[in-house]
Amino acid sequence: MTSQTDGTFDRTPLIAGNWKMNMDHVQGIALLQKLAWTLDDAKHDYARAEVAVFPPFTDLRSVQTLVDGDDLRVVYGAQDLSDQDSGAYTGDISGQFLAKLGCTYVLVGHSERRTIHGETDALCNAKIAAAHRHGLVPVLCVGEGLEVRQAGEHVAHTLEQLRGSIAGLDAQRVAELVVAYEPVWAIGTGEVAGPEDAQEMAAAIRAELASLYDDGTAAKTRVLYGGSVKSSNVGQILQGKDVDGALVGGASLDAEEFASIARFEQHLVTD
Ligand SMILES: O=C(CO)COP(=O)(O)O
Repeated sequence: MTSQTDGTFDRTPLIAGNWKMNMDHVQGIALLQKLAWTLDDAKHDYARAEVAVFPPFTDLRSVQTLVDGDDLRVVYGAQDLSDQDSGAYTGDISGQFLAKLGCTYVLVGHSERRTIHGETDALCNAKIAAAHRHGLVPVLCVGEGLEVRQAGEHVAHTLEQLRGSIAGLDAQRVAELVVAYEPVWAIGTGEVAGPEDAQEMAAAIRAELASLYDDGTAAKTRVLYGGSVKSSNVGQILQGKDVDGALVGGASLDAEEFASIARFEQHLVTD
């Protein structure tokens, strides 16, 4: 759902919490339980906004047990996966293991993977293929750094990352793909790209997909915005008609705040 100014959506919004390297499995379970209770108390309608968390790998088995045991509606995914399926890849995690742990989604190419670990578009492309081999839906992260933004090349840069990462994907895969636009300069800094910036890039991503595939395919792909999203700004950000949700870092570590973001409809400013 695209959020639109009348509060209706074409695509089901996705509110995703990336815990990054925070929360051991004991802390993670407490956070998820509190999140689920808070959403239950608010009678959250998951058909109107899907809620997902991305805990560290070491939390996933506990998350699976809690979600299955308590029949939670929150879905979950991993923060990364290997482009390989098995073998001598010390420290890497196969998509096969993630599927076995009940993951729905997997992040691919988060800016922290790209900058700290030097991940390239070609590697992201291989990771997306690995996710698909194991029935996981990739959440492909793209976005520019400050210098690129200041040079006014943010759209070209981000679309190049997009094209490189999805090369060879068929239309059905693109339709189910989630793309998260995260300008690096807005991550963890308190700097938020304006709602117009988020909409500008989401529309550019959708137009690029429409040129590579067709309008019907591009109309299905969900495009999220990430970077210092909070309950106080989510309403404005999701106002953009091509913005279909948020990828939230720091604010997803507080159950009440993240639940409030997931219930973004109460923050929408409708015409
Ligand atoms: O990187 C992010 C989510 O993946 C954004 O992080 P913050 O919300 O902490 O800025």
